[in-house]
Amino acid sequence: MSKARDEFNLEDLREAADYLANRISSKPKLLIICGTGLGSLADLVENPVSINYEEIPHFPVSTVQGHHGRLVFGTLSHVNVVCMQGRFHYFEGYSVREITKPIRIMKLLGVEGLFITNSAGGLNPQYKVGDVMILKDHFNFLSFGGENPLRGPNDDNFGDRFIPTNKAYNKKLISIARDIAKQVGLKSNCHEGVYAIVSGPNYETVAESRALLMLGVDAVGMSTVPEVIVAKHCGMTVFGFSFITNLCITSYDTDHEPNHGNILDSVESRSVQIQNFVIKMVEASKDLWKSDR
Ligand SMILES: O=P(O)(O)O[C@@H]1C[C@H](O)[C@@H](CO)O1
Ligand code: HPA
Repeated sequence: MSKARDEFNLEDLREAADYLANRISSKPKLLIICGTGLGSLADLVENPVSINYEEIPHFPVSTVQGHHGRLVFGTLSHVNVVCMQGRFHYFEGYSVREITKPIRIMKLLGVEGLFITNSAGGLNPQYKVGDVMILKDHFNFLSFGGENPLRGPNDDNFGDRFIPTNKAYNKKLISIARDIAKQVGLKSNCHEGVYAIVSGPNYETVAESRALLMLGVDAVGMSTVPEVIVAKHCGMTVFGFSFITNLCITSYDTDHEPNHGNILDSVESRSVQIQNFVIKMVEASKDLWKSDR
């Protein structure tokens, strides 16, 4: 009988990590997950080695338009990095455990830091399409329904059973990002806020958007939080940002409806600034990723 996709064990993860280790010359320290439309971040990688997800044992495959489905290993600002060009979402049918499998594989490969990006709908009335929101916190609506990637027997090889998440997003990196946003011309378009994950794939109703806003959510999307939880579980340092691709609809008096095509177009308009932002973030934080801890 074939295994369910989220039935995997440490040996499977090691097999994937060993496969990758044999295909690359230097192991990465920093994992960059490219959100929808942000895959061009991987074009920045120098001396790239690309490996399609299909080639990697036990690795899931991406099914969403705007997500390529490959790892790109190489250097950025002299730091050994790996970009995930394409991530996995709950709405694709993956469990949160399966979504976060790559994080554990990367941990076994020696990764210590995670830069995570996504596209999201803006709720905070001050946000505009094309803005960037640095994540200072998140709201895990999936885990309110019991869907947490750490559910089940704890794997002590990665981390403790009970972990704090009130400091999930590294404060030093947030402070660096504030300055870098100014340097790359994003000052008036850069915010710090709370990201919430919902399951998708439908965009929110008016009532849902209004409720999220009342709960203190600044931007809403369909990803990121499971990966961040598992990254924290296995001791990684995390920095994240959202690209605001659309504004959530909080009024019944509009004909406007969000759609995935517009979302991809809006990312395109800022791709150079976002690329500069990421390059400078890696450069400014490189001492964190150079050690052999
Ligand atoms: O991978 P991210 O979170 O950037 O993707 C979001 C969720 C959906 O794939 C898509 C919705 O338009 O953007
Ligand atoms: O408005 C949105 N809602 C949920 N997820 C999203 N991802 C991009 N935009 C949105």
